[in-house]
Amino acid sequence: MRLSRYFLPILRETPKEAEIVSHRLMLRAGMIRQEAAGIYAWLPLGLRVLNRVVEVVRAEQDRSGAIELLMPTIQSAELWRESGRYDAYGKEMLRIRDRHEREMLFGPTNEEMITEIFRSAVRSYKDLPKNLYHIQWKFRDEVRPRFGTMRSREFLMKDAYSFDLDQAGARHAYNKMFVAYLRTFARLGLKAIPMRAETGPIGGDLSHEFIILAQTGESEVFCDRAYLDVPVPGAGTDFDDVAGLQAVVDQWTSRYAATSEMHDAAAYEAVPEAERLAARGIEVGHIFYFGTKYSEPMGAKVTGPDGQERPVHMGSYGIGPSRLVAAIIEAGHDEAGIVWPDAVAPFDVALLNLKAGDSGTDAACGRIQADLEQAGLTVLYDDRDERPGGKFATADLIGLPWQVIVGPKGLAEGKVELKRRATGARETVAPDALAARLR
Ligand SMILES: Nc1ncnc2c1ncn2[C@@H]1O[C@H](COS(=O)(=O)NC(=O)[C@@H](N)CS)[C@@H](O)[C@H]1O
Repeated sequence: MRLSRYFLPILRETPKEAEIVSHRLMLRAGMIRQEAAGIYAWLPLGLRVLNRVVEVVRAEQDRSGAIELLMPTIQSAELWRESGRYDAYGKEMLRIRDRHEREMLFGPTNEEMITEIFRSAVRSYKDLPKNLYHIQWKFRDEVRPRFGTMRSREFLMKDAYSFDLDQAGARHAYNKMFVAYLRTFARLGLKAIPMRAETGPIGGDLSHEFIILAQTGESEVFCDRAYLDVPVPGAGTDFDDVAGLQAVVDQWTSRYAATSEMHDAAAYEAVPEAERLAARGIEVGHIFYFGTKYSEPMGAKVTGPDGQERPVHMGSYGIGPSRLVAAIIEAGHDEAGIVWPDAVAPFDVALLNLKAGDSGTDAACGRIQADLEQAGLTVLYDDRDERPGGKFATADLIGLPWQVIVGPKGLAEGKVELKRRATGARETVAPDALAARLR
């Protein structure tokens, strides 16, 4: 992509309304633009990151055996009356009337709707277990949206819902999502710690939040420092191994870790002082087991092996991809701007032409862009008529993992400069050796 043809509205100044670094950098790097309180447009550079985060989330949901569908954003009120949550949900619910005066709503979550879809199709325990998920925009009329896409009113959520014959089955479904979450956040370059959590409006009696440690996190957390070194389950994890997954979950829940709402000071004191970690964190995922809370009132039941009908046991599992983009910046930035993990960077390479208009340099950049794209890399080619300092600043701000710096002097020696954004490490490379070096 040539920057001269792209749409990247970089801001020169730091917007005063942005209180945390990720909000400031997402605005300055031309990734998002606020259209209303807590409601954002995802501009091209930000959308590329959001889509790459979604791809990792989707891959790990699929690996665990979850099946993707897509439910609408607009839901009917009567569906929520069946579960009794319509009135209970409160002011966060955006309630709408359609042209026929029917009561509708912009979905804040989908437990009722997925239960309706399930009960319309499944009658027998032979069709269990199931985990159905979607990645869809939600609306929650937060009284005080802030911190950009970290706490917005319209936001993207992956929400998965599991259906099992009994609690034991539901526990395994919970464990599969628990392990899928550990893998997901690790692939996004984040260290997420599962913490016992409250169940709130979703309900149930078993819940974990996945928290990444960050100075600007809204959550206050307390945990055993040992969690920072526990290995994340590998790509070969057997998601059908009930005992194996339970062992992984036990390993990740055997030590102390809790958000302030669930904090047990006495238990925390029992952790050796040197091992205690009190920090602020960002909730990037939240999983719940809530049994028959929705299946009972909504009549989602199956005939068991004994021929008896019974309501299915359910759980729901959420991740916030639009919050994750901000959280990844909180976890990876420096004074020059964003530092993207390779897995979610909007482009792999920033190609900087230090003398745009010079035929030799232009030709060399054209060849380098073609070589790198041929090798499967994505390139943002800064071909603008702009001084080198401005190009370096833009490349550092938008945080692409690699910068390839091309100037007439270097070319005369058959070299270009390669800079690794995260470390600042520089090396000189022959242009035709770049693809092999970066692949
Ligand atoms: N206002 C918000 N802005 C951005 N992300 C949010 C917001 N509210 C929630 N999220 C993200 O969505 C995830 C799941 O939200 S939740 O309320 O905890 N869980 C649910 O809604 C359940 N239905 C899970 S399927 C959170 O962990 C967080 O990452």
